[in-house]
Parts: sequence; C-alpha cells; structure tokens
Amino acid sequence: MKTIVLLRHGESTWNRENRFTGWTDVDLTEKGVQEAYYAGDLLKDKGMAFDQAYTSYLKRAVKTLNCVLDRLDQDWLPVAKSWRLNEKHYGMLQGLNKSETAKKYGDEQVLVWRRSYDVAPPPVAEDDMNNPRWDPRYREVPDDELPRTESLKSTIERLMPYWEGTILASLKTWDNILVVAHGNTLRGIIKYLKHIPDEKLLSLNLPTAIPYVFEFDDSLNLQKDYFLGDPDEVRRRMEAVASQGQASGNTPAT
Ligand SMILES: O=C(O)[C@H](O)COP(=O)(O)O
Repeated sequence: MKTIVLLRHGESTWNRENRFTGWTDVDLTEKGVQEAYYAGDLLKDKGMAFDQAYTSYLKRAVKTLNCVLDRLDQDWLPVAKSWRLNEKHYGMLQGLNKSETAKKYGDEQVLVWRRSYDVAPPPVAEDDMNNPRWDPRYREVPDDELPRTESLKSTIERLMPYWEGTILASLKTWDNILVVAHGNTLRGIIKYLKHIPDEKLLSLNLPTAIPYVFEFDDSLNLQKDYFLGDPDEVRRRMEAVASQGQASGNTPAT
C-alpha cells in the first residue's frame, strides 16, 4: 500500500483576523502551532512515518510541517519546497477582511472570488510591493509565470507540473508521502485524486491542520480516503471555513 497525506497549515494570524492571505507570508498563531502538533499526534497514533515531505515557500506551511515532523520524531526527513504549492494568489484582495469585503461587494461576489473555478480577483499592480516580482524567493521563476492574481483554474495549472512530475512521480520510489500546503492548492490536488468536477469543488472547504489520508494500491489506484480525528470536529471546522466569506462572518476585533 502507498499513502499520501495532505495537510493544510494550522491557523495563521490572518486566518484569525479573517483576511484574504494568498501569497502573503504570515506566521502561525499559537493556536495554529498547537493544531500542527496535534496533527502530528494524530499521525503518530496511526503509526505513520514518511519517506518524503513536500511544502510551499510560505512559512505557515513550512512551520506546520516542522511541528508534525517533531511529533513524529522525523525532523531529519527530506523536505522539498516549491512555489508551485503556494496558496492561490488572491490579487488585490490580499490583506482585506473577508467579511468586510462581503459587506462591500456582497456574499455572492466574494463566493465567486473564493470558490468559482475560473474567476480571479483583480490583480496586484506591477509597482505594488506585494507583487511577487519584487520578492527574491521567486527569483528562479520566469516573470511570465509569476501570478499577480489567480483563479482556482490557474492555481491548478501552475501546481500540476509539480504534482505530476515530482510528488506523484516520487510515489513510485516511496511508500508514504506528506504534503503540507494550503486550502486551495490542496483542493486542486483533491480534485485530481477524486476526479471532482469543477462545479462540485465549490463546496469543498478544507479544515486547518487535519490530516487527510489517501491510500493507493501498488499500481497507484486510489483505494480510500479519510480524515483523521473526530468527524464532528472535521465537519465543524469545514463549516467555519465556508462561512468566512459571508457578511455576517468574522470581522476583526477593534
Ligand atoms: O489565502 C487565504 O485567504 C486562505 O488561505 C484560503 O482562503 P479561502 O478559504 O478564502 O480560499
């Protein structure tokens, strides 16, 4: 049997403040760190150990991975990082509170920006300091491949070469792989693994830091997939993510 575990990072400071984050490199909250350790405990209780891990260039994912590896006593594990696993780029929405944005533009428009398949938010300007072209960590990426905004479709398009060419390919060598990334890149991977049609993706909301296990036979046919932990807690966290973009949702404390 071969296994891929997908894990969304723990709560970040901008998750707590309900802000669109995308490629903004915000840290985990203390709660997010504890969530990440707990994800490690769940994997340890299941007796899991990994051969290779993958993560993004963003610290909320990198630090979540480090907490998990600490709990598994696998700090030594080879880790490959790629910008292609970064969160969907949220363009000009990055930094804005999701609920306040819904009050301004309506719940429906925010749902389109968050969950439609091929509509991207307005892009960041070329001279905006949040444009990834100014960030040295992306120096190896050709400028015409660096996003200024992304739909889920374009996120999946830049993710797929890495997913197929590196992550999935490594399952031929290794039995157990851990991918720690972000809500929308993981939705793209789940779409691929479970053949989910575009329109059905709308309702898939990933909870923070709950391991999602995919088991394959030796010919890499998917056998089963399941979340670890308490199913009620998984459902509660998924519903919380879904409601973040509603005008009645969370606005930051003043
Ligand atoms: O970038 C973000 O804001 C979050 O990581 C994912 O947000 P979403 O659930 O609104 O797509």
